[in-house]
Amino acid sequence: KYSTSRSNQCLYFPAGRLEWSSHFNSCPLPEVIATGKAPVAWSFPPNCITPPPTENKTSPKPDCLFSSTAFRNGHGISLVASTITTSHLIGIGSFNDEPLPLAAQRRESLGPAYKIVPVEGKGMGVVSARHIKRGEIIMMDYPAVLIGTSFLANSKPHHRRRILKKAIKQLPEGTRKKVEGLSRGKEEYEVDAILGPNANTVLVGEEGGGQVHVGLFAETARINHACRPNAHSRFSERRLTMEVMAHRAIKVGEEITMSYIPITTPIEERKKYLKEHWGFECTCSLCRSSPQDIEESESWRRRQKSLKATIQDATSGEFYSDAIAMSEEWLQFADWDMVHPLWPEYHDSLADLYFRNGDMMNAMRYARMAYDGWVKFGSIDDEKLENAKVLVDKLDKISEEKRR
Ligand SMILES: C[S@@+](CC[C@H](N)C(=O)[O-])C[C@H]1O[C@@H](n2cnc3c(N)ncnc32)[C@H](O)[C@@H]1O
Repeated sequence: KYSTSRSNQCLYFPAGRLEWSSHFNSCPLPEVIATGKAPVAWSFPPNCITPPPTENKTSPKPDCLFSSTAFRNGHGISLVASTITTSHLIGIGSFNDEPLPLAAQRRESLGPAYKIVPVEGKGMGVVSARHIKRGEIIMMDYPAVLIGTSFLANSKPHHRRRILKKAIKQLPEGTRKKVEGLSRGKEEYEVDAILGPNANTVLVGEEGGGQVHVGLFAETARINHACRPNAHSRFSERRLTMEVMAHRAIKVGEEITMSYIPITTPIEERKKYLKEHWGFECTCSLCRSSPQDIEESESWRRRQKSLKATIQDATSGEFYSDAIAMSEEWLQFADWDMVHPLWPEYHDSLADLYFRNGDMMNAMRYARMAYDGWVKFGSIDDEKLENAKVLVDKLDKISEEKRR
């Protein structure tokens, strides 16, 4: 799929257990790993750690720290991941800087959509700096640090902390200061206290659609939780970008919030999770509202959850017309305040269901809606748009063949 030059072997030779190998030191700096697409310049020699051999004696894959201070116009990134994941990211062009799509350029020209300010009872938070339209992308953020969970699980605590401290230290000053200024958890060690309440999990890498990685996005990390949020985030592996988009129109000065847990989680479970995993009692507007409001929202969640599960069951059992009827109902009943503004995604799956059910006309109707939706959405990653185009073209071809 892509080629990574083997002439520069620095990437592939682990330095041993957190030791600098003479091999690395002999590498020219900055490290340039030539790929089929574009070079990535590492600003420091990679620092690798080889996990202990596994019981079945398979050779363990080293995890290395790679830092680039040039990434995204000086934002910088420190990646602590396997060499396989790193090569994969280089191969799919994740480190390349490409011009922003037109929709994003237009947004940028409107000026910043948000500012980070103190918010009562929550520390800092993000509020809108101008009127934000429904479905608008409010924030584009890049990982300051991206860490493979295999590294977190397999490295010894002091090795882990040493590498992570170094990962932060190797960031450009502006980003490093943002990271160091994030709110801290109660963890004993500084890196753990920074990562604890601020990191997100994202899927990165090959093998079955990606592996869980922990990403520290210094701006996104300022967004507080709400049980009835007005925004949602979405990560693009290809563009190594976190996009935050509005579920509904947001007034100037209104707080921008996201749900830290799946939206259909019942209230008691939500409270318990937020307390145990995040260490806070939620003070969002829904948690402070009347029992009647809370019950209304809970019944909405119950219905959403059961409808989604039934749609999944019907789809996997190939009862497509049932799945279609329920998906149509789900679309009617899902409101913009509560669901992700990702209508194109739902239109996409409806197009697929109609297609499987042999109803080409409705399949085309939804495929076009999905395509138009992705155009309007204006994500930095046009993968969804490309896929929607492929489906529209395929359906076009089928109906053309039928006409002949
Ligand atoms: C990802 S940070 C959000 C930004 C953080 N408020 C700050 O000052 O940087 C998560 C932390 O914010 C606070 N927080 C987020 N949402 C909250 C809420 N709904 N109610 C109370 N505290 C909240 C908690 O302390 C939580 O551990």
